Amino acid sequence: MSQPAIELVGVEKSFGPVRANRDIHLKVEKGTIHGIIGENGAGKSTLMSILYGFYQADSGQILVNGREVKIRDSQAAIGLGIGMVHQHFMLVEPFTVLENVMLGVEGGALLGPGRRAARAELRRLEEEYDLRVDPDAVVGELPVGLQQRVEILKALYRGAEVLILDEPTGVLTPDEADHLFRILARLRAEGKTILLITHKLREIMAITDTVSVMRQGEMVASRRTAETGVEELAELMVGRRVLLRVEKGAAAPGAVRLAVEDVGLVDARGVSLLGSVSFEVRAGEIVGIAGVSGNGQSELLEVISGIRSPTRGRVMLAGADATGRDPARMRDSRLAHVPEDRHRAGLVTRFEARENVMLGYQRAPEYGAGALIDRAALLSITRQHMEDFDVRPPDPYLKAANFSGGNQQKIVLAREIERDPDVLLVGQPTRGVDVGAIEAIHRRLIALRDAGKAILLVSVELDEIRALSDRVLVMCGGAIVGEVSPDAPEGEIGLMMSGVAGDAA
Ligand SMILES: Nc1ncnc2c1ncn2[C@@H]1O[C@H](COP(=O)(O)OP(=O)(O)OP(=O)(O)O)[C@@H](O)[C@H]1O
Repeated sequence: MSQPAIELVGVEKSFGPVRANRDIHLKVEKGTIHGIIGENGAGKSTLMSILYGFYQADSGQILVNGREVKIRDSQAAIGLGIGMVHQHFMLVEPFTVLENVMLGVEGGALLGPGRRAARAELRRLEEEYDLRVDPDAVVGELPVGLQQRVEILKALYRGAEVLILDEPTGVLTPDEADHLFRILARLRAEGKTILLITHKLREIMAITDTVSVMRQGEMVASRRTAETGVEELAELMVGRRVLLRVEKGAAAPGAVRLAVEDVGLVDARGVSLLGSVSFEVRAGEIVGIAGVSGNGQSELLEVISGIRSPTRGRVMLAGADATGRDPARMRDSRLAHVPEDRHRAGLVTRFEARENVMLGYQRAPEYGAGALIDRAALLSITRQHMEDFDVRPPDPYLKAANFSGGNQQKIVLAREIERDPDVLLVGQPTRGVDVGAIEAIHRRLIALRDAGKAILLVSVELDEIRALSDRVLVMCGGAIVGEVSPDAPEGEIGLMMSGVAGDAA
């Protein structure tokens, strides 16, 4: 057998007291797709950052094609043929695709003969790997699926033989994700090696050849994908059996807590984002909104939570008209909101965990309600949240940015859920969250339902919608196109989501 594309021997990395990577041994064979899975905070991103030269290992060896190397920065990684597609893209939005691909290569001269040569090379790569994008399109105007393709092209343009993808499907629609997998299969067929970090075990089963499992900084197992299954992988990740679908009893809906009446939203350019949306959520039920992202779900959450005012219609809370109240007043009316995008709307990443726990609730009586914050109270509440939601590490002073993605999500969820709201809006509650934490979050949402809360759930994960909801509303093109039972076949709901079928357009 040829040398592994990448081999790690005894790699260690600590951040202060946190041992993010402990004595890691890993072999990645050439021309394979190798999955890396593990709980939130297990150390996956840290390990990949070491490979990409973003962090330096404290000790251990890295071998590329059998030769020991030092990867001091990302230029060195690129020089060794290692490319990375980041979770949050590193593209220059006002620039075109071609300019982004050329940027930083050979002095970055964007004009002249170099540009013509680059255009020809870009075209060749697009054709070879079926990665089609208009080279003259402005990157900021492309949908995320295409922006991701630009990131991949950029890595290939730099000669990447090994591509690292960190949770690449988190931001993609199911169609875009399928397309990405076809691209990855094509790259493998052409001899490239791919390292894929994902929380979605279904993706691991569908696309990888080998999968390695990390737990608490260690590499605990490697399996040939064909010889394992989701149950075993989930157990290896978490160290215990995991319920991939939490049991829930029948709902006992009570009074209407949230009513959305004929809500419409037209943006400044006159584009209709929501058209005549009406539904109710009762105490003690979870109503799920299924839909391909970008079909009005985000705008609907923004209107109900008070971030945007509707152009038409009313939002009623417990029978009272709450239309147009700002988010602070909505919170005072016992409505809580877990926003879809924790980076943009849920957290201030440069603030510490404890400051984030208070975000939006600074005026709450438990923090002193006056000009001075009761720091001791804030600290003990933060510690409580961290314990209840198993936030790791349970350090109230750590900046939000330094928690792993899943742990950031737990901090936002804890803040909103522990306020004991009557109505809870939850957007993508388990995006980037590991299977063990998904189980915990799902149990918590069901317990809240059973305690009489009215819950509106928006998720692009159809599995999640079906597992949690008592009723499912399907959104397409800014409208509710039908209501189905959560037990309806996936294909039927999928067709409605794509606008092909539906009963009440
Ligand atoms: N720059 C940093 N400073 C301090 N601690 C850090 C830093 N980066 C990562 N950590 C810590 O190192 C550990 C491993 O984090 P890492 O991001 O590698 O986990 P992960 O497996 O990628 O998690 P997730 O699946 O949630 O993205 C975590 O405890 C995290 O809080």
